[in-house]
Amino acid sequence: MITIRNLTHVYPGSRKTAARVAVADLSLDVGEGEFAILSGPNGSGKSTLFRILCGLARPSGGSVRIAGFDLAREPAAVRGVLGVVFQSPALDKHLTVAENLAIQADLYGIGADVFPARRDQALGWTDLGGRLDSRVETLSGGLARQVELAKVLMTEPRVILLDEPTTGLDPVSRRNFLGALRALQRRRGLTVLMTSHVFSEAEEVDRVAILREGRLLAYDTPQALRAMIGTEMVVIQARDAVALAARLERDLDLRTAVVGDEVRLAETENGKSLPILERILDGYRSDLRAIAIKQPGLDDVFVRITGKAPGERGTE
Ligand SMILES: Nc1ncnc2c1ncn2[C@@H]1O[C@H](COP(=O)(O)OP(=O)(O)OP(=O)(O)O)[C@@H](O)[C@H]1O
Repeated sequence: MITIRNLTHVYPGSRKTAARVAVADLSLDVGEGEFAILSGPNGSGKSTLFRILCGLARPSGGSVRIAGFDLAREPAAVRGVLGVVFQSPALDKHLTVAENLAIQADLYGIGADVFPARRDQALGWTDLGGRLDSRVETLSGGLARQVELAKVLMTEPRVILLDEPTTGLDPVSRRNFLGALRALQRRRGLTVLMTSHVFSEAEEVDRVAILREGRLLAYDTPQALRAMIGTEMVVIQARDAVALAARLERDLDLRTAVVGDEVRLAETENGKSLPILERILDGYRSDLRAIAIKQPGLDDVFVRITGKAPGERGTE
């Protein structure tokens, strides 16, 4: 549904600055009805790629097809199937939810005869019931994001691009927004590509792209990405994590790290953690609150692949 081939974007330099390659020979496919996330350290090219996909920047080379239409040659056809949710709010906060949606209907030539049905469909998945006449400025951040997405849905797009849509939301609103978006995307068979630097968000999607310095370093399902590092670790919740870590290092010659009230042991190969867990249970049971073997999360994969923590600046 989204087909990117050998895409390159170079920001020209000036007398004082060198030219900068923001996207380098990048190819990527998002299949119809798939939900993909684009991640990477700061400066890895996510925003540049996003701007190209929504038609705001012309790439230096390569091609993009969306729903079969060529972005450079058939931009109007692409606009007809594409919905974009930008990071900065695109709502008039002094107007009500209903008024914002009515403006969108006007802009897109949605006639008065179909408007109520379109509006109800666009709002059906949201928690905005009863808030149609509320001014947007009186809504929580999470609800305002829902209006933003409802506005885009009014045009019945087949493909939706979202630029870090959960920025500024608290963890609960973040989870609610993404849960609702995921359910909506599945129900309506939408194709979604979203930028994000929050790895808990990537755990639930179909595919995760990891960029660094404009290059695509990995693009796969969350499960396959985790399997790439193929390791596991023992994580212990302890009454006194620091003391327990010291004893485990001294008695059992284990490498440990203390994170809050957790002792995390160094990663081992798959299957090697169980005997370690059994030894700790045998010798230290009274010191433990809980003990488990965990697969590293996507944030661990990201650090391994890019050498950066999520949100950290790449080399520029
Ligand atoms: N207008 C511009 N002129 C020159 N260089 C730019 C411009 N915009 C971005 N760049 C450079 O292009 C590279 C990619 O930047 P981009 O903003 O696309 O990355 P990003 O992954 O979106 O970063 P962030 O997460 O910080 O938004 C960086 O090296 C950046 O400095």
